[in-house]
Amino acid sequence: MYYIAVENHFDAAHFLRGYQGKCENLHGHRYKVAVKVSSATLNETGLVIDFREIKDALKPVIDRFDHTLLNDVPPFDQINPSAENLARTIFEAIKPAIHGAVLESVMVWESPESWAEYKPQVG
Ligand SMILES: Nc1nc2c(c(=O)[nH]1)N=C([C@H](O)[C@H](O)COP(=O)(O)OP(=O)(O)OP(=O)(O)O)CN2
Ligand SMILES: [Zn+2]
Repeated sequence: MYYIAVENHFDAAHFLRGYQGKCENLHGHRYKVAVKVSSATLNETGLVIDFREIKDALKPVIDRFDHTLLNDVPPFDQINPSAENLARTIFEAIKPAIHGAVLESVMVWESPESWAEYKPQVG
């Protein structure tokens, strides 16, 4: 298998509803996002798919969240803007734009030490 990944980042504020502790208060992160794509074979150019295809899929999603209060931006007006929910939301948003390879997972870092990954269950 071949695996490729593209990273991007955005800055946003959030708070966790129902959280007992400091994260119930408004605060911000520089979120890092990584999108991982795989394929068993390479195309005629020797690529899984062009990094550009992943970058183009990810950019509009990042732009929707950049410099916002995430709690005001759907779906995070309804569900908590945790790293886990961000990873799943980004995965589902970019999936229709990834063709000819498998969208494996999306990872979201809230800080250099803390990250969540969403990968759909098989079966
Ligand atoms: N499983 C998760 N746990 C937590 C999340 C999350 O998205 N998924 N998010 C938070 C908060 O957003 C918080 O900003 C991060 O909390 P925490 O690591 O406790 O705080 P710091 O980054 O300031 O790290 P310190 O080690 O306290 O300096 C909480 N948990
Ligand atoms: Zn936080």
